[in-house]
Amino acid sequence: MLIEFTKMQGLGNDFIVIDAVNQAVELTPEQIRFLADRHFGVGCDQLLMVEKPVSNNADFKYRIFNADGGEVAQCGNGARCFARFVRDKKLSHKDQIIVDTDAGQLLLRFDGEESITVNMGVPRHAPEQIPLLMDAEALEYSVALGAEKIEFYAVSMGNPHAVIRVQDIDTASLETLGPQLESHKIFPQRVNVGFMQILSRKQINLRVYERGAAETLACGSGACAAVVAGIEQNLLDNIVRVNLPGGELTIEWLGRGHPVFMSGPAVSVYEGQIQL
Ligand SMILES: N[C@@H](CCC[C@H](N)C(=O)O)C(=O)O
Repeated sequence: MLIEFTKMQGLGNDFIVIDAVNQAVELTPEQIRFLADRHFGVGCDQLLMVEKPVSNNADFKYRIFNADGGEVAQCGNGARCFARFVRDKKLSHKDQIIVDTDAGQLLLRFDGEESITVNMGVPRHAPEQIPLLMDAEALEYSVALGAEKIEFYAVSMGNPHAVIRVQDIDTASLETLGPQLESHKIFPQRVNVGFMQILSRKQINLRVYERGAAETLACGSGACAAVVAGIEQNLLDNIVRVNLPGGELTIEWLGRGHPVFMSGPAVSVYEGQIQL
Protein backbone atom coordinates (compact mmCIF):
# COMPACT_ATOMS: atom_id res chain seq x y z
CA MET A 1 0.00 0.00 0.00
CA LEU A 2 1.40 3.42 -1.00
CA ILE A 3 0.33 6.13 1.47
CA GLU A 4 0.41 9.88 0.93
CA PHE A 5 1.03 11.91 4.05
CA THR A 6 1.93 15.40 5.23
CA LYS A 7 4.56 16.00 7.92
CA MET A 8 3.38 18.79 10.24
CA GLN A 9 4.31 20.35 13.55
CA GLY A 10 2.77 22.50 16.27
CA LEU A 11 5.55 24.00 18.43
CA GLY A 12 7.79 21.09 17.48
CA ASN A 13 5.26 18.43 18.56
CA ASP A 14 5.36 16.63 15.21
CA PHE A 15 2.79 14.67 13.26
CA ILE A 16 2.24 12.48 10.24
CA VAL A 17 -1.18 13.51 8.92
CA ILE A 18 -3.08 11.18 6.58
CA ASP A 19 -6.15 11.98 4.51
CA ALA A 20 -8.27 8.87 5.04
CA VAL A 21 -11.28 10.51 3.34
CA ASN A 22 -9.75 10.25 -0.14
CA GLN A 23 -7.42 7.30 0.51
CA ALA A 24 -8.42 3.91 1.85
CA VAL A 25 -6.07 3.57 4.83
CA GLU A 26 -6.27 1.21 7.77
CA LEU A 27 -3.05 0.93 9.78
CA THR A 28 -2.00 -1.69 12.31
CA PRO A 29 -0.23 -0.61 15.54
CA GLU A 30 2.94 -2.16 14.10
CA GLN A 31 2.70 -0.01 10.92
CA ILE A 32 2.13 3.10 13.05
CA ARG A 33 5.21 2.31 15.16
CA PHE A 34 7.22 1.91 11.94
CA LEU A 35 5.98 5.24 10.48
CA ALA A 36 6.68 7.03 13.78
CA ASP A 37 10.20 5.62 14.08
CA ARG A 38 12.73 8.44 13.53
CA HIS A 39 15.45 6.08 12.25
CA PHE A 40 13.62 3.48 10.17
CA GLY A 41 10.40 5.34 9.26
CA VAL A 42 9.28 8.97 8.83
CA GLY A 43 9.32 9.99 12.50
CA CYS A 44 6.59 11.67 14.57
CA ASP A 45 5.19 11.97 18.08
CA GLN A 46 1.65 11.25 16.88
CA LEU A 47 -0.01 10.06 13.67
CA LEU A 48 -3.30 11.79 12.83
CA MET A 49 -6.03 10.48 10.55
CA VAL A 50 -8.61 12.68 8.81
CA GLU A 51 -11.76 10.60 8.35
CA LYS A 52 -15.42 11.14 7.42
CA PRO A 53 -17.52 12.43 10.36
CA VAL A 54 -19.74 10.16 12.42
CA SER A 55 -22.16 12.91 13.60
CA ASN A 56 -24.47 14.94 11.36
CA ASN A 57 -23.17 18.29 12.60
CA ALA A 58 -19.45 17.45 12.29
CA ASP A 59 -17.12 18.07 9.33
CA PHE A 60 -14.63 15.26 9.97
CA LYS A 61 -13.57 12.57 12.40
CA TYR A 62 -10.18 13.23 14.02
CA ARG A 63 -8.25 10.09 15.05
CA ILE A 64 -4.98 10.16 17.00
CA PHE A 65 -2.31 7.49 17.45
CA ASN A 66 0.73 7.83 19.70
CA ALA A 67 4.19 6.84 18.45
CA ASP A 68 3.84 3.57 20.41
CA GLY A 69 0.88 2.62 18.14
CA GLY A 70 -1.88 3.15 20.74
CA GLU A 71 -5.00 5.10 19.78
CA VAL A 72 -5.96 8.00 22.08
CA ALA A 73 -8.80 10.49 22.24
CA GLN A 74 -7.20 13.95 22.46
CA CYS A 75 -4.27 15.90 21.04
CA GLY A 76 -4.30 19.70 21.19
CA ASN A 77 -1.32 20.54 18.96
CA GLY A 78 -2.57 17.90 16.54
CA ALA A 79 -6.02 19.55 16.45
CA ARG A 80 -4.48 22.81 15.15
CA CYS A 81 -2.47 20.86 12.56
CA PHE A 82 -5.67 19.01 11.59
CA ALA A 83 -7.38 22.37 10.89
CA ARG A 84 -4.40 23.59 8.83
CA PHE A 85 -4.30 20.28 6.91
CA VAL A 86 -7.96 20.25 5.85
CA ARG A 87 -7.66 23.87 4.72
CA ASP A 88 -4.38 23.36 2.78
CA LYS A 89 -5.79 20.22 1.13
CA LYS A 90 -9.01 22.11 0.29
CA LEU A 91 -11.07 19.50 2.14
CA SER A 92 -12.85 22.43 3.84
CA HIS A 93 -12.96 26.20 3.30
CA LYS A 94 -14.69 26.92 6.61
CA ASP A 95 -13.12 29.18 9.24
CA GLN A 96 -14.64 26.98 11.98
CA ILE A 97 -14.54 23.21 11.79
CA ILE A 98 -16.28 20.71 14.06
CA VAL A 99 -14.54 17.36 14.48
CA ASP A 100 -15.71 14.16 16.12
CA THR A 101 -13.20 12.51 18.44
CA ASP A 102 -13.48 9.55 20.80
CA ALA A 103 -13.71 12.08 23.66
CA GLY A 104 -16.52 14.18 22.11
CA GLN A 105 -16.47 17.06 19.62
CA LEU A 106 -13.81 19.77 19.22
CA LEU A 107 -14.31 23.15 17.56
CA LEU A 108 -11.29 24.39 15.58
CA ARG A 109 -11.22 28.07 14.56
CA PHE A 110 -8.83 30.04 12.34
CA ASP A 111 -7.93 33.38 13.98
CA GLY A 112 -6.06 34.57 10.88
CA GLU A 113 -3.27 32.81 9.02
CA GLU A 114 -0.88 32.46 11.97
CA SER A 115 -3.03 31.22 14.82
CA ILE A 116 -5.72 28.59 15.36
CA THR A 117 -7.89 28.35 18.47
CA VAL A 118 -9.27 25.02 19.67
CA ASN A 119 -12.19 24.65 22.04
CA MET A 120 -10.69 21.73 23.98
CA GLY A 121 -13.89 20.96 25.89
CA VAL A 122 -14.73 20.99 29.59
CA PRO A 123 -12.05 19.47 31.88
CA ARG A 124 -13.18 16.47 33.92
CA HIS A 125 -12.01 16.12 37.51
CA ALA A 126 -13.75 13.08 38.97
CA PRO A 127 -11.17 10.28 39.51
CA GLU A 128 -13.21 7.76 37.50
CA GLN A 129 -13.35 10.16 34.52
CA ILE A 130 -9.55 10.58 34.38
CA PRO A 131 -9.26 7.57 35.16
CA LEU A 132 -7.35 7.64 38.46
CA LEU A 133 -7.68 5.02 41.18
CA MET A 134 -8.36 7.32 44.14
CA ASP A 135 -11.45 7.26 46.35
CA ALA A 136 -12.28 10.95 46.32
CA GLU A 137 -11.59 13.99 44.15
CA ALA A 138 -8.85 16.29 45.50
CA LEU A 139 -6.91 19.38 44.44
CA GLU A 140 -3.69 17.51 45.07
CA TYR A 141 -2.96 13.78 45.23
CA SER A 142 0.21 12.13 46.44
CA VAL A 143 2.00 8.96 45.45
CA ALA A 144 5.30 7.30 46.37
CA LEU A 145 7.69 6.90 43.45
CA GLY A 146 10.66 4.94 44.76
CA ALA A 147 11.99 6.86 47.75
CA GLU A 148 10.23 10.08 46.71
CA LYS A 149 6.72 11.24 47.60
CA ILE A 150 5.22 13.21 44.71
CA GLU A 151 2.29 15.63 44.90
CA PHE A 152 0.31 16.02 41.69
CA TYR A 153 -2.93 17.45 40.30
CA ALA A 154 -5.01 15.24 37.99
CA VAL A 155 -7.51 16.09 35.26
CA SER A 156 -8.89 14.72 32.01
CA MET A 157 -8.78 16.98 28.96
CA GLY A 158 -10.30 14.11 26.97
CA ASN A 159 -7.02 12.35 27.84
CA PRO A 160 -5.48 11.82 31.29
CA HIS A 161 -3.00 14.34 32.76
CA ALA A 162 -1.02 14.63 35.98
CA VAL A 163 0.60 17.99 36.72
CA ILE A 164 3.56 18.31 39.11
CA ARG A 165 4.59 21.78 40.33
CA VAL A 166 8.36 22.33 40.30
CA GLN A 167 10.73 25.20 41.15
CA ASP A 168 12.64 24.95 37.88
CA ILE A 169 11.65 22.88 34.83
CA ASP A 170 15.28 22.70 33.66
CA THR A 171 16.30 20.70 36.72
CA ALA A 172 13.01 18.76 37.20
CA SER A 173 13.43 14.96 37.29
CA LEU A 174 11.28 14.45 34.18
CA GLU A 175 13.38 11.58 32.80
CA THR A 176 12.87 9.47 35.94
CA LEU A 177 9.51 10.63 37.37
CA GLY A 178 7.80 10.96 33.96
CA PRO A 179 7.94 7.29 32.94
CA GLN A 180 7.37 6.09 36.53
CA LEU A 181 4.13 8.07 36.91
CA GLU A 182 3.05 7.48 33.28
CA SER A 183 2.80 3.73 33.97
CA HIS A 184 1.88 3.79 37.67
CA LYS A 185 -0.93 1.41 38.64
CA ILE A 186 -3.08 4.30 39.97
CA PHE A 187 -3.54 5.36 36.31
CA PRO A 188 -5.13 2.30 34.65
CA GLN A 189 -4.95 3.94 31.18
CA ARG A 190 -1.51 5.47 31.92
CA VAL A 191 -1.10 9.25 32.04
CA ASN A 192 0.62 12.28 30.47
CA VAL A 193 2.88 13.93 33.06
CA GLY A 194 3.39 17.72 33.05
CA PHE A 195 6.12 19.57 35.02
CA MET A 196 4.96 23.14 35.63
CA GLN A 197 7.02 26.08 36.88
CA ILE A 198 4.86 29.08 37.74
CA LEU A 199 6.54 32.36 36.73
CA SER A 200 3.65 34.73 37.54
CA ARG A 201 -0.17 34.63 37.56
CA LYS A 202 -0.05 35.01 33.78
CA GLN A 203 2.85 32.85 32.70
CA ILE A 204 4.24 29.35 33.24
CA ASN A 205 7.05 27.15 31.92
CA LEU A 206 6.04 23.58 31.10
CA ARG A 207 7.62 20.31 29.99
CA VAL A 208 5.51 17.22 29.35
CA TYR A 209 6.42 13.54 29.40
CA GLU A 210 3.71 12.18 27.12
CA ARG A 211 2.00 8.85 27.41
CA GLY A 212 3.08 6.72 24.45
CA ALA A 213 5.57 9.27 23.07
CA ALA A 214 8.00 10.23 25.92
CA GLU A 215 9.01 13.91 26.25
CA THR A 216 7.78 16.09 23.36
CA LEU A 217 8.69 19.69 22.53
CA ALA A 218 5.11 20.70 23.38
CA CYS A 219 1.82 19.17 24.47
CA GLY A 220 -1.35 21.18 23.87
CA SER A 221 -3.65 19.18 26.12
CA GLY A 222 -0.83 19.18 28.71
CA ALA A 223 -0.72 22.99 28.55
CA CYS A 224 -4.50 23.09 29.14
CA ALA A 225 -4.21 20.65 32.07
CA ALA A 226 -1.40 22.68 33.69
CA VAL A 227 -3.34 25.95 33.41
CA VAL A 228 -6.48 24.31 34.79
CA ALA A 229 -4.38 23.01 37.72
CA GLY A 230 -2.90 26.46 38.40
CA ILE A 231 -6.28 28.22 38.20
CA GLU A 232 -7.95 25.65 40.48
CA GLN A 233 -5.13 26.12 43.00
CA ASN A 234 -5.63 29.91 42.74
CA LEU A 235 -2.10 30.47 41.44
CA LEU A 236 -2.98 31.62 37.90
CA ASP A 237 -5.33 34.08 36.19
CA ASN A 238 -7.83 33.06 33.49
CA ILE A 239 -5.54 33.75 30.52
CA VAL A 240 -2.05 32.28 30.72
CA ARG A 241 0.97 32.17 28.43
CA VAL A 242 2.54 28.71 28.46
CA ASN A 243 6.23 28.51 27.47
CA LEU A 244 7.10 25.04 26.19
CA PRO A 245 10.47 23.88 24.83
CA GLY A 246 9.08 24.26 21.25
CA GLY A 247 7.30 27.62 21.66
CA GLU A 248 4.32 29.36 23.27
CA LEU A 249 0.61 28.67 23.64
CA THR A 250 -2.13 30.87 25.07
CA ILE A 251 -4.63 29.05 27.27
CA GLU A 252 -7.89 30.54 28.54
CA TRP A 253 -10.25 29.01 31.12
CA LEU A 254 -13.07 30.66 33.08
CA GLY A 255 -13.33 27.87 35.65
CA ARG A 256 -15.44 24.78 36.41
CA GLY A 257 -18.09 23.94 33.84
CA HIS A 258 -16.41 26.05 31.14
CA PRO A 259 -14.41 24.79 28.16
CA VAL A 260 -10.67 25.46 27.81
CA PHE A 261 -9.46 27.43 24.77
CA MET A 262 -5.97 26.86 23.37
CA SER A 263 -4.42 29.16 20.73
CA GLY A 264 -1.20 28.68 18.80
CA PRO A 265 0.39 27.95 15.43
CA ALA A 266 0.32 24.91 13.11
CA VAL A 267 2.85 24.38 10.33
CA SER A 268 3.12 22.05 7.30
CA VAL A 269 6.71 20.83 6.85
CA TYR A 270 6.62 18.60 3.76
CA GLU A 271 4.54 16.15 1.72
CA GLY A 272 5.58 12.55 1.24
CA GLN A 273 4.62 9.08 0.06
CA ILE A 274 5.62 5.83 1.74
CA GLN A 275 5.16 2.20 0.81
CA LEU A 276 3.84 -0.07 3.56
N1 LIG B 1 0.75 15.94 21.98
C1 LIG B 1 -0.59 15.95 22.35
C2 LIG B 1 -1.16 14.82 23.15
C3 LIG B 1 -1.07 13.48 22.41
C4 LIG B 1 -1.73 12.33 23.11
C5 LIG B 1 -1.13 11.98 24.45
N2 LIG B 1 0.23 11.54 24.32
C6 LIG B 1 -1.97 10.91 25.14
O1 LIG B 1 -1.56 9.74 25.14
O2 LIG B 1 -3.03 11.23 25.68
C7 LIG B 1 -1.20 17.31 22.59
O3 LIG B 1 -0.71 18.28 21.99
O4 LIG B 1 -2.20 17.41 23.31
